[in-house]
Amino acid sequence: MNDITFFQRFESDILAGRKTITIRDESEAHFEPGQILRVGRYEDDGYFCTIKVLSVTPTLLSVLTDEHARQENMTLEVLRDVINDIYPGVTQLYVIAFEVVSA
Ligand SMILES: CC(=O)Nc1cc[nH]c(=O)n1
Repeated sequence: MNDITFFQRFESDILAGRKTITIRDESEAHFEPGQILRVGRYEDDGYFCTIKVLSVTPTLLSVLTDEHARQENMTLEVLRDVINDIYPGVTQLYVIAFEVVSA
């Protein structure tokens, strides 16, 4: 059983350390620093790594920065589009910083 899922298209960036944050809505704001999470693919729930949560920080769609985009390995414009696609109409978001501990 996995604790969190990512779209399959993000798997290689996560495993390579190019994606070090994930931006989620309220439903996934309960994670806490230090937690160890099994990570699966959203599409098939197949396990692909284990991460350690480093921080969980509330933020707003309107204040996402180039630094958030860099940590997601995408441009800020693409990041805003991705978040709008996944969470249409949602403005309150949470930045979960993580590191891969095993794969
Ligand atoms: C499955 C899913 O919601 N995945 C997400 C959502 C937001 N950011 C992200 O990296 N992955």
